[in-house]
Amino acid sequence: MAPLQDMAHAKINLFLHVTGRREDGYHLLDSLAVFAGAGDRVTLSAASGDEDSLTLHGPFSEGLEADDNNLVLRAAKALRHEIGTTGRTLPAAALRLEKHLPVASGIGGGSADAACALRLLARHWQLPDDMAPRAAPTLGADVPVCLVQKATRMEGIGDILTPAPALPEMGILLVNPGVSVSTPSIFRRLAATGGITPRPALSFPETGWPTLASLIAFLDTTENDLQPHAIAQEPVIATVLERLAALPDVRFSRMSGSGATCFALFDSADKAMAAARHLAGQDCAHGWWHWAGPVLP
Ligand SMILES: C[C@](O)(CO)[C@H](O)COP(=O)(O)OP(=O)(O)OC[C@H]1O[C@@H](n2ccc(N)nc2=O)[C@H](O)[C@@H]1O
Ligand SMILES: Nc1ncnc2c1ncn2[C@@H]1O[C@H](COP(=O)(O)OP(=O)(O)OP(=O)(O)O)[C@@H](O)[C@H]1O
Repeated sequence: MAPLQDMAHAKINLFLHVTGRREDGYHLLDSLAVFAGAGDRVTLSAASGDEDSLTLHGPFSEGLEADDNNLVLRAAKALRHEIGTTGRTLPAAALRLEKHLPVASGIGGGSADAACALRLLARHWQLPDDMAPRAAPTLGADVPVCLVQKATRMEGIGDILTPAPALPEMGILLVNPGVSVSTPSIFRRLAATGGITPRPALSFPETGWPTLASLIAFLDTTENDLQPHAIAQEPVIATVLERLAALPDVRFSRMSGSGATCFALFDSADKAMAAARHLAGQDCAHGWWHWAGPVLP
């Protein structure tokens, strides 16, 4: 069998409202998630042994372990478990993860890897369509949306997904200042300050956003509720946001997820790439990770 390959794309929360808190401590969200061309790459080859295995490669593989805690191997285990008794007898998979996205950075890298592994394993084992979506939420709140990997409204704790209305063509620049941020610590900070901002329910336009201006007018009515808490923990995020807002042709900027990656929107991928070159020439951006290109359709 020829190896199977797929991309685990970066997830960006264009806005993120925390609307409530469940008894188990998980927060209820309302968010518009989109995916950028940036991503990790996962490859699956048939293996002869009886254990699934993982090797790590790429610029952000250092600091990650290829052990049972890695979300790629956890995805394989969760999928076998979901399948039931026959899950244990399915042929072993040799998985290869090429890590290009910074770890613990608010763009769902680990979740995207897990979702990508689920998609590949479902193909490898020729599973029915419902099997990977059943395993996804057991691996993390962001894994279901990363399985879909298309612009989506996320509600519930990230488990209620609705396809987003049509989005305009746009370019995106992602910038991470090289600090990792733990998602639980940011939710804990939010909870400690009382957390929930009361707001009227948000309605998305049924016909979508025909232009970037109309999408930005909508985003201007929203926030990322985790952003102030992430800045309080890592003040450099505020510096990133200041730099993004000052870039040529920038139309909108904000932090994604629980941080520290921030994004800026542009009329086109070319303008995003030109702004990335401009930013890379600044002293403050030394050591910052960035990626610029298209938002996936
Ligand atoms: C912030 C987001 O990235 C927005 O898309 C996600 O909500 C986080 O998704 P994730 O990293 O896959 O999160 P998980 O690994 O499931 O959860 C990590 C921790 O974050 C907190 N958490 C996560 C999701 C959620 N809806 N409410 C929470 O309170 C919980 O303390 C949880 O223990
Ligand atoms: N394949 C993986 N890639 C990245 N992190 C992984 C992976 N497997 C396990 N982890 C662990 O998961 C944690 C979260 O990493 P991840 O990169 O998904 O965070 P994130 O970008 O903040 O995600 P989110 O936007 O979903 O909150 C890290 O602390 C890391 O040690």
